[in-house]
Amino acid sequence: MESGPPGSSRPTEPGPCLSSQQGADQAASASLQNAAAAQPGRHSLAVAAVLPAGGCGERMGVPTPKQFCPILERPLISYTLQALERVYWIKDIVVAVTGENMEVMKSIIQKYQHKRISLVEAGVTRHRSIFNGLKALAEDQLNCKPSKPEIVIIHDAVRPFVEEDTLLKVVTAAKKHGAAGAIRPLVSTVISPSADGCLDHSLERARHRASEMPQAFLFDVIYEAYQQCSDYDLEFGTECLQLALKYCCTKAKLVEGSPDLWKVTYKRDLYAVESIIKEKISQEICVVTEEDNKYVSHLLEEVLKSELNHVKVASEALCHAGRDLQQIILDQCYNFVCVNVMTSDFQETQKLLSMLEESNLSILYPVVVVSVHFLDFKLVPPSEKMESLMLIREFAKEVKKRNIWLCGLLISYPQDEQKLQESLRQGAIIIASLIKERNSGLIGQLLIA
Ligand SMILES: Nc1ccn([C@@H]2O[C@H](COP(=O)(O)OP(=O)(O)OP(=O)(O)O)[C@@H](O)[C@H]2O)c(=O)n1
Ligand SMILES: O=C(CO)[C@H](O)[C@H](O)COP(=O)(O)O
Repeated sequence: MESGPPGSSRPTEPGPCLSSQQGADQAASASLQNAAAAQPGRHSLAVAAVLPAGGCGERMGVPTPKQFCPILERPLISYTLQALERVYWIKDIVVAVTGENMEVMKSIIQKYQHKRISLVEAGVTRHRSIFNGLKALAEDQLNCKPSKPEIVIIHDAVRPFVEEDTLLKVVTAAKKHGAAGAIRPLVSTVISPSADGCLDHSLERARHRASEMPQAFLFDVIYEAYQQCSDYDLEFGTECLQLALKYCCTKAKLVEGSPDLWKVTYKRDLYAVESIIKEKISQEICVVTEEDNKYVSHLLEEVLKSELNHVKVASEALCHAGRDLQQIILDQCYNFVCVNVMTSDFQETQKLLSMLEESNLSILYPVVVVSVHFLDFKLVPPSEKMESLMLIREFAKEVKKRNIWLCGLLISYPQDEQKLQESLRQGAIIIASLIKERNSGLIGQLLIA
């Protein structure tokens, strides 16, 4: 078994489980640990996860296996790993990948600083890949992690939005029943065709469910089932819960899962994943400025609030070497607007960029920074300031290497109150679309409101 590199410094609680979710997740984890601790002689439940990631994604119809397809420039599998590794009570995560993709996988683990990951070689079918992962856990080699757990979670590498709450539910149910899996209501009715391509019979939709992932098992149950099962099962089977039933007489408990658990299968699913992630990281904007510019910054903040319903807009001063700003960065705000008034230089924006670069915020998601410059276009035509403003391209190129996406925005700052409101609104619309769309083609561009 090959081990991924040890993790180093990175955001403590990586998203998309953002702040609001963290409290709920911690409470859920605490209840699992309490449940485990309540048992005589036990202090915590040993839980590991196996992630089959050895498929070629035929139905996706692109040359790259879907688990390695980029979403906001990061491979899909990294989001799934992130979702599992933020659950502190999952001690080991075993990923099954093909020999061909082993190096790719290692570089993903290193680049995104994933932790507690071990790699095994995938098999030619999903069941064989899972079995390889289980064997690695069963080996229980002395002084060598991972070790045999009491409970094992099985989760597809291409289901990135699994929440701790669901993992907790399947693990708790598996502890009690031996096996458990997430289910969803069927979207379409399942019918059975006959050999001539005509309808043979149709199943009553309300009586059936779609089997999703994650699933969890007492390790000994599922390992025994895989050891007992036939080559036919390993070749053509698609349901782990069925193996536990057939070979260990273990009836799985079925747990209602969330709609986000679907398996990324077709190309359109990648677009859906991208939209969900973009929405999750666009929920907060921090407006930063010098103390002297607080008035203008406040005006922009108010307009942004009315343009972007449901988005939290906070404002922070840059000059106090930003203790509060540091906190906002730690709390994983991925969107910053730096307000500059009557200046075309980037001193303040550079201060902000340095703070962001020093943090590890942008490892997992692109951080959008909009350098806003309020200029009175009558007093100072933008063309006069173009030379200094064009420096944005150089700065943007530099910070793009750290996954910080910088754009410039000129907002007209007329004396007339009504005209000012109009240009603020135009500016807010542009900022909103830069943040929501996260279009990498606009990096280093100078926009005018
Ligand atoms: N030999 C295989 C086949 C599949 N999988 C994994 O099992 C999960 C679910 O399978 P599926 O959606 O069928 O993935 P693919 O086999 O890649 O897709 P397709 O069936 O369209 O080829 C995926 O994470 C996939 O990488 C695996 O580990 N080993
Ligand atoms: O949802 C599942 C229930 O176990 C599996 O992910 C699914 O059945 C795997 O099958 P395939 O790899 O052929 O799509």
